[in-house]
Amino acid sequence: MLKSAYASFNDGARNGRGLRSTERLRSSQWYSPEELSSFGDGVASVRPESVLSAPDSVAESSATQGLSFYGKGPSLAKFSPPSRRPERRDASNMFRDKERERELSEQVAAGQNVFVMPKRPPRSNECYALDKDLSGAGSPSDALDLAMAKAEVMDAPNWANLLYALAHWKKKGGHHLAASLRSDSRWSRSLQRLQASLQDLTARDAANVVWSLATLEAKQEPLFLETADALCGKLAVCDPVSISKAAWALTSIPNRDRRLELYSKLAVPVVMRADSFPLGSSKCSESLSHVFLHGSLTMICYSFGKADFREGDAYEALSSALIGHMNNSLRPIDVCNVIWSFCTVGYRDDVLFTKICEMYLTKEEMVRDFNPQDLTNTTWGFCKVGFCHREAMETLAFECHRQRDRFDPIHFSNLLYSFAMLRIPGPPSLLAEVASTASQQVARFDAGNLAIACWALAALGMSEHPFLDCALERVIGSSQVCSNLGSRALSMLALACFRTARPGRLDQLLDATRLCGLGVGASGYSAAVMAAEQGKDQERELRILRQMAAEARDVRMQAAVCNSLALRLWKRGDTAGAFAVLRGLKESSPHSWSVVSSLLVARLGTELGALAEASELLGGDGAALDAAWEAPVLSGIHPMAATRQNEGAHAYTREFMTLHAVLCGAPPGDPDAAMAAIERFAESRSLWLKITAWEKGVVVQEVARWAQPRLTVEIGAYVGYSAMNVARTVRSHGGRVASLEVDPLHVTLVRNMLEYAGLSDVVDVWTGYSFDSIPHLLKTYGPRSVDMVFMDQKGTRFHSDLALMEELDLLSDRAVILADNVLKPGAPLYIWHLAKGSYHHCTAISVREFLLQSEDWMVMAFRDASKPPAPTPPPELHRLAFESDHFRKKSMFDGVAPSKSDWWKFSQGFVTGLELCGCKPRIVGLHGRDNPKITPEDVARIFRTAAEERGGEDDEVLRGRGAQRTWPS
Ligand SMILES: C[S@@+](CC[C@H](N)C(=O)[O-])C[C@H]1O[C@@H](n2cnc3c(N)ncnc32)[C@H](O)[C@@H]1O
Repeated sequence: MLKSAYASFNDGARNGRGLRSTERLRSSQWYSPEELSSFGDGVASVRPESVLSAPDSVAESSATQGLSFYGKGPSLAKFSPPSRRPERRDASNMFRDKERERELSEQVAAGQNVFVMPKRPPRSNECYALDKDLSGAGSPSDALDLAMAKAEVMDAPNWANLLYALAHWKKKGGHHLAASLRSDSRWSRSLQRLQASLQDLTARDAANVVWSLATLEAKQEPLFLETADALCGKLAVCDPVSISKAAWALTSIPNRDRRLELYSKLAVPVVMRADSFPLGSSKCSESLSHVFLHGSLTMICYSFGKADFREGDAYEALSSALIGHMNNSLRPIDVCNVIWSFCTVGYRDDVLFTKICEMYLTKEEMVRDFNPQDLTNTTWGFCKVGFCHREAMETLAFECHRQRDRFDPIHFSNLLYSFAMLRIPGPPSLLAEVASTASQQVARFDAGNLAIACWALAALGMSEHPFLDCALERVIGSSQVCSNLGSRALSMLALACFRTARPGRLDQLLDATRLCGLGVGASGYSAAVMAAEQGKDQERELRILRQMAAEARDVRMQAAVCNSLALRLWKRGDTAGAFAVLRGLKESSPHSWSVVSSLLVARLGTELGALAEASELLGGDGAALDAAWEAPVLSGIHPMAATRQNEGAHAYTREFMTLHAVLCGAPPGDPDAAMAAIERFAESRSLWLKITAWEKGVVVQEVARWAQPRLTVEIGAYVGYSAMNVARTVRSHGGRVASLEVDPLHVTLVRNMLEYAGLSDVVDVWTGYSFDSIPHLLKTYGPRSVDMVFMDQKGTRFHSDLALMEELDLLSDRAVILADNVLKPGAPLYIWHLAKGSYHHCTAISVREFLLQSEDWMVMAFRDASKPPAPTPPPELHRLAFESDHFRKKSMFDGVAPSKSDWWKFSQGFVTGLELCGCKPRIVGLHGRDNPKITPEDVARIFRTAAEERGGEDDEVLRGRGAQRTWPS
């Protein structure tokens, strides 16, 4: 019921997209009658006219049907939860009710909607008295004794209050209380009694129970989730303080799906009523802050962020409510919590952030009250979503500098990381001085923080900073520190060594890691291989690839890595070295031989004039597949390898199986057959591979055919399907492909694939993150050398990688840009970059996803350097980017993947969002059900109309014309 209430509200909100919720909700501060009725029983709405016409009847109904009034938003200081006072205080109670009625009548007279909600069913005086006795007991044990003695009289609210009282003891310093309760039979009996009477709890009681259980570290009790469920059934009558208490308590439910399910229910009243929630912890009420400790909007923000809850409508509602409160002075912790939570989930809200920056973060006197954690969490949050308010960042940097002696390692690393990620240097020499203070404390840093700080200094261009050597020394020199390096930290350190030209340190780092018994892992190898490939040190590359081969999990990977190594040596001009590698492979591990090894030996032998040696190595039937290679393909694929995650012991299984499928199912030297074998392999097992096959393949091929690029840069090679597609198309006119791939095992696999298909002379595969590899392209191929870009890495990176290529002047004047997966899960910032920047004829080609009957877009445009760069995107576009990222995460991590209709709804919202932001591209080939195919002619038409758009130029002008040129090796 609640879910559908939210969904229908959601739809409403989407229809009104473009209006921030301040405006949307201002017209209706309360639930509409429809919304209310969707909440279920027990809630009555009273419209002004009915009250005005019969005020007495309202008063009467409240008295006779046990209804109490709830206050209205802006006057929430007077907010009053359902009364729990004993009936014997009836006189004051009646007075209060009269007051409320008068207030209500005034509100109604002012034309506002008011609501009446059910009151707690009558309780006995004894129970009311017990509440008081329980909270006034001298110790937790006294309270439990009292509860046991009065167990037969205690009602559900009494049991709830018992827990609440215990939780307050814990908060007041009862550090061992949680542990001692676990072995106390009185505690378990209390939980049982409460469990038996859950239905008698009000929403507020239920919220108190979950809050108390969380405070008492008893979240594993079944009662915790049961009460949370019970609460979710009563949210329509739940006050904001209780909602925020529950939100805080539910943050650490470990089961992600279960947690998010509960949060999506909690979010309903937040979305609908956040504007009327109290802020809760303003400076002026510091002395009373305990009253609102869990009752604030900022606490709800914090909880939503901590729970990784990513419903955009909830953040939008919170944002507009917070903006409404901006006149109150937020405490530093509130500012920090708001920014931290929004940014943690990736919700970039420029309006809110700018307002916070203007009111707080650009004012020295405000920022002075921030502690190191507030300061650095705030900068970290901004960098996480790429929000850069230079003045605020500078003010924060100055304050960090002032407080640097109080910093813990995490504060140093977060601060440096933030500036590095935002690519701003900070006020002159300030960060360097902060880093110098960090150098003095390097012994306190753990491996993770050392890695982050090193990476950041490298990215900030402080290659000579002493911290780098101190930190690397500490990691390499201490097995204790080194053994705590996670794969991400190792990769960051490796990158730092690479970027600060410390190859020797990189070797030491890898050796130290191995000595600790840790694997270097894909990310560690990625940086190491990249350093070796991009440097001139062939020896190092050989050594690292040999190590990778030695660590490969099975013979197939081992063979693939050795082949890849031989290919690299050959490309570097060391044919004899390449031949020796393969001879070594055959001698040491004959089973690790693949048909690619045979092909390579034949080619190398010919080039070396060592045919006899080659044929000896090949044996009689050198190119035949070893039976051990065929078996896995024929016997199918492990079910784990077909899951969405494809991790752990089965990582790379499906990718290496794909290589086998080509080696077994296509003749060498035939790219068409190799691509067909990949498709057959996936289709026959319904095994989705993230490749641009089917209609997407047609688009890639046709764009390459029409553009005739001299150099195509592909980002994201995976198994080499699209690299083969482009390479087979451009090789006839002498074109070349540079394919960038971050995963060193994918690189290995792609090199094998290309060699087998006879395309390794056309494609250079470069290991590393696009961010690190793109500058290398400039060194290797020169400025303005790129005529075509095909981006297939991660949608959120498209625009920044493209911007980097523009900045480095890599793109030729007529470059054509193409990217995949722009609709699902979406790349709105990329579309903005093309539609509003130095490009023309931005076109979305509607295509089907490989193996799925679902629509996606490939979006292309032509470079037009005469146009200015794209302006800052509107805030709504960031919201769209947030939704895309959310959907991407859902499809990766949710227990149940988004359904077809989820995707459909998502893409509808996406297109509407683009339209509202004024950057909806023209769409070609809307396939729908009646128009399933995109044809080569569709792509040809795009080129022709683009030429017309540029003033009727011959479409030849749009091509790179495939000019022959010599590329450096
Ligand atoms: C969708 S797959 C590419 C499929 C391929 N283009 C095809 O159609 O056959 C994405 C690949 O991009 C790689 N990748 C992701 N982010 C990257 C980055 N920033 N730089 C380089 N490679 C990246 C991943 O490792 C993965 O192999």
